[in-house]
Amino acid sequence: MPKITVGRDEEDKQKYGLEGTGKIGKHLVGENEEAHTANTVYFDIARPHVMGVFGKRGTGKSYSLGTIAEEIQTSSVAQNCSTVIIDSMGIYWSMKHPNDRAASMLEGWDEKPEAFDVNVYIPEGKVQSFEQNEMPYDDTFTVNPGELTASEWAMALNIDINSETGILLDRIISELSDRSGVDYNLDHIIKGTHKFEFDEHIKKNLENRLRNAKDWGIFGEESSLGKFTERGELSVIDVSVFGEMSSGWSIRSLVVGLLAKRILRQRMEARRVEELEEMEGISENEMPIVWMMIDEAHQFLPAKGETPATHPLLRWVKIGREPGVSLVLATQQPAKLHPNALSQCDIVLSHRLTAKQDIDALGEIMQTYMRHDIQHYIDALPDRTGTGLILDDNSERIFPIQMRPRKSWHAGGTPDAFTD
Ligand SMILES: Nc1ncnc2c1ncn2[C@@H]1O[C@H](COP(=O)(O)OP(=O)(O)OP(=O)(O)O)[C@@H](O)[C@H]1O
Repeated sequence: MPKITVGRDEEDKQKYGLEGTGKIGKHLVGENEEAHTANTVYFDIARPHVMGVFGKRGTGKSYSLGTIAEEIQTSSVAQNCSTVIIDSMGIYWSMKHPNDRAASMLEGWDEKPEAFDVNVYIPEGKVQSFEQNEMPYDDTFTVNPGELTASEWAMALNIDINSETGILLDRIISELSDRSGVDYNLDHIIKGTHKFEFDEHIKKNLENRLRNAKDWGIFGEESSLGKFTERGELSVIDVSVFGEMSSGWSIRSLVVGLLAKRILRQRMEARRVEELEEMEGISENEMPIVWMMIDEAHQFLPAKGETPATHPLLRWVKIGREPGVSLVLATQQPAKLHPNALSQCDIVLSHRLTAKQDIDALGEIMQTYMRHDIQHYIDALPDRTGTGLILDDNSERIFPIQMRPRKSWHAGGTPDAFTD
């Protein structure tokens, strides 16, 4: 049977065949309940991509993110990749367990339930909360306050950078970074509020906000974000603990923004060395290609407004190909995702969507080569869990597919009120 590989150009298909690909699902042939599974659909893992994973509530986005991560981990290029999942719901720790309940389903795919070697990281200051609630984790992370710009602080603290409070903040950060580079902590910033001539209530306002930021539990003397880019590793950054806080999404965005900046910088430096080595005939990855997967992506990279993750993620989207970073953005509402990210997706996996603005947003991505209205493709999908459409910019084709079942346990399942 001819192989379907999305996200890979003809040259790589000829040269590498299925090496460095993952099995994402099976092609669905026929419409609605008549549809049956045919050829396996593979996706390219070896090159950088921007991938969109869409679908309304409960259609399988988080499940599919897990499947994609599993495929990266088991691919022939796994040792040259590093995967980071930003886990806003606290559900990916369960990948450590095999998906025994899907054993018979997996048999039909020549697969078996499998546990994955996942490292779950939580904010250092939230250890107590995780332990009290018996939530599993492996290690902690911190970020260095000195790596944040004044405007990132302003976004995270919900301050208008042009307001009096914003101006005070800007002065403090400029003074500290002129004096100490990135080597200063949150207490230094708090002390700085008293160093400048501003109204007392402005100073107090900023001081209170900064003191609240201490409770976020993410700041340390040094950033430990570098440890997420180890070869062959699957890291889960559990930021679910900020769920109840009013500034929860700003804090998560701050972590993602800093991480995205750091990884891009590291990869750009590594790429320079790799290029020099390539010139000398040495072909070795200095640092793995990084795949970052983000659920609820519209919260980090919204169509309207800005978060501390907006610029760093847009840089990944715009220039990530050259240094070698891949982004997987999952959202219920593609219309709410930043249009620059949406238009740069070269692979889209879309489960069922119903809201008109979301269907229109999807339709706009690859409208040039669609034979039918996107609605037609969605309507033709069988009403089964795990079905969706793959839009492939490389081959300029659309494939209805059935996603493959998870090998590892999915903790995000829909609960029910039945007693059996
Ligand atoms: N390919 C699949 N095969 C079998 N079951 C699946 C598949 N995809 C999803 N499911 C099941 O469908 C349910 C919903 O999936 P999931 O939690 O991924 O939805 P979601 O789109 O992320 O939802 P939300 O937007 O509410 O977070 C889960 O119970 C999951 O086990």
